[in-house]
Amino acid sequence: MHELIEGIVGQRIKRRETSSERYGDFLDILLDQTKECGPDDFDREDVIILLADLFIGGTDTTTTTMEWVMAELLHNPNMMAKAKQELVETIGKEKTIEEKDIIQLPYLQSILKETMRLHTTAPLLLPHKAKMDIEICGYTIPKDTKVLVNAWALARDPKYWDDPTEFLPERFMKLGIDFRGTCFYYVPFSSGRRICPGLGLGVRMMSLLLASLIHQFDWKLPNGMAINDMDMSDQFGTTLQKATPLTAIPLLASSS
Ligand code: HEM
Repeated sequence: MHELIEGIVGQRIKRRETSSERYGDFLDILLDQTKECGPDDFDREDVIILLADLFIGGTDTTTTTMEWVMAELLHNPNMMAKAKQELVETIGKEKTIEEKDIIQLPYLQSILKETMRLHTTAPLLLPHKAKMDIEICGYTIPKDTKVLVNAWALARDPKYWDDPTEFLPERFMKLGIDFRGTCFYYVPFSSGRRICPGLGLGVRMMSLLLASLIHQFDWKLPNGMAINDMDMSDQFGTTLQKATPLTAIPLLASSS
């Protein structure tokens, strides 16, 4: 990964040396910053590490979530049908979905939120370290302790959630909870100043992809598999993977 990104950054630096033309993309902005900040503060190696961080942080998380959301919709055909109906009623059948349409799709957004509750993508978020001795809720956390937040358990705590192990997107239609980590029992992107910096991009990207997959295609399970035969169990890790990868067949959505 490092080598691949190093190559791309190297090529761009060379190009910038021979031409004043700029793409104006994220890489150009970062390279402009290296000029402004100077090599002691932000240099080429920092750009490479930052880009690698974004790739690592942004790939497994989004693909795992997309796999879970599609698995849940195939497992619950009535919800798939309801999401499709919302799309057709709001956008129409022929139009291609755009990012600006997502805000008009509360049920689709609720499906994504519920997926990230029941299948918390990063179950223990990322490890943090206490910078000083601190007391939280009567517990002393000594300086340098590694702290893990069990976001998975919070998202299934029956104190906060009715039927916590059920996939019920409707609950989010009433709750008004968003992804920004202000509700401490729903923190799929973490919370506070170390909240995932890819939150906005990730949610927009996944919503658009999900809406397009539902709008453009009808989906079925392979080889006549019944929904009850789907393995919906998970496999613990930095991200919560589906134990059995999802296989699904897209068919061009019927025009009737
Ligand atoms: C389903 C999508 C995603 C989920 C669930 C997710 C979740 C998280 C979580 C829980 C953290 C740890 C925050 C903490 O330290 O407490 C994190 C950090 C991070 N995420 Fe995401 N993320 C997602 C998408 C993305 C995307 C699309 C990007 C970038 C393109 C990204 C980039 C990062 C980076 C760079 C960090 C480390 C930030 C730091 O060190 O402070 N993530 N993410």
